[in-house]
Amino acid sequence: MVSLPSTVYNHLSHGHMSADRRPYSLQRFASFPTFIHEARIVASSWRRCIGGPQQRLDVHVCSSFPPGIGEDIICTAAALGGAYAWIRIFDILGKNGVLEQNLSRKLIHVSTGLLYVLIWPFFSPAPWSRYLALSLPVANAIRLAVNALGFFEDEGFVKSISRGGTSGELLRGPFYYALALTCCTVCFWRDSPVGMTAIAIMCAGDGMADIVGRHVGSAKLPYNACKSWAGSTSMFVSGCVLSLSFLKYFSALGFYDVDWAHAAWSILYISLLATIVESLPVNSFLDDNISVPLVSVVTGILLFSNPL
Ligand SMILES: Nc1ccn([C@@H]2O[C@H](COP(=O)(O)OP(=O)(O)OP(=O)(O)O)[C@@H](O)[C@H]2O)c(=O)n1
Ligand SMILES: C/C(=C\CO)CCC[C@H](C)CCC[C@H](C)CCCC(C)C
Repeated sequence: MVSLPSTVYNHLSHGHMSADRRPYSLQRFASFPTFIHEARIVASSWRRCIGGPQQRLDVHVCSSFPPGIGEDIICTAAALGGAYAWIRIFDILGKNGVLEQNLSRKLIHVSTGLLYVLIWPFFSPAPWSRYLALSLPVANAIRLAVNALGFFEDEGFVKSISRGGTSGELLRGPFYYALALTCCTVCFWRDSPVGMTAIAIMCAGDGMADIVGRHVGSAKLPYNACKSWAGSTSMFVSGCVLSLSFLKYFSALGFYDVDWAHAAWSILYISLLATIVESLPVNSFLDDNISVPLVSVVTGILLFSNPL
């Protein structure tokens, strides 16, 4: 786990919240917006349905201990099922001709990482929750490998994820994508903005560059005829917007405090650098799903832990 001296943000350890007398599991939800509050209530009632008798939930809510591993396992299982269903929806849309294959692949690229980070707050504060959460990208990496190596072939899955419809491709871009999510979860989880910023730029930034660039990217970059001003501009803007939204989401939930002026400048720099790296003509030997998160993490570590 990478621990950073923090000036741009302060990680709120649970010890800092001791003035709050509410149950431990609810303290970090001190001032979050109504929609998140409602999501939490929905999640609680859902857990109540699946997790057994009402009494079991009451024990967790009234206890001053972190919620049990059972709740985290249910959360993980629901997310694994959700991830499977999400990709299946794109498969069905592709089969029915509603979505063109490349657009479907890029929408999966944008949405799965985004949804993955959005569900992090549903995991408990227990130390094991990060490892249960990372079972999502790991399970999907295994699914990619199993398909790519020919042990099992899920044609719909291969078609919705790959560029040209061949299973061998799964071990490149999509596999690196799952690997990047895994590394950001292990190293940063929700305790620091570094990992989630890298995920935001890889998912929204790189994904939108392709979607916008392919449709309106006629003006090409002077040093790379495959990339366009429109693609790179949308990568920069969507990377900034999603990173700031993640920071707002996690700070509203009390995971850390943010100095917004520093954070905004840091995100502008990180997003700009990642956009420049993505635009370089190095695609043939360096995949964007490696270079973009890597440069975002390195810059994030430097900027989020030092005043600008
Ligand atoms: N800055 C960018 C990035 C991408 N594109 C557009 O998106 C297409 C795909 O770009 P990219 O994702 O880099 O290509 P691949 O590496 O082939 O695809 P992927 O990484 O998704 O496998 C480019 O041909 C281009 O039309 C663009 O205009 N400007
Ligand atoms: C097409 C992709 C990359 C190419 O640039 C994206 C591949 C996506 C992975 C196979 C699936 C990743 C799933 C997430 C780890 C979990 C999402 C959970 C959420 C609840 C939907």
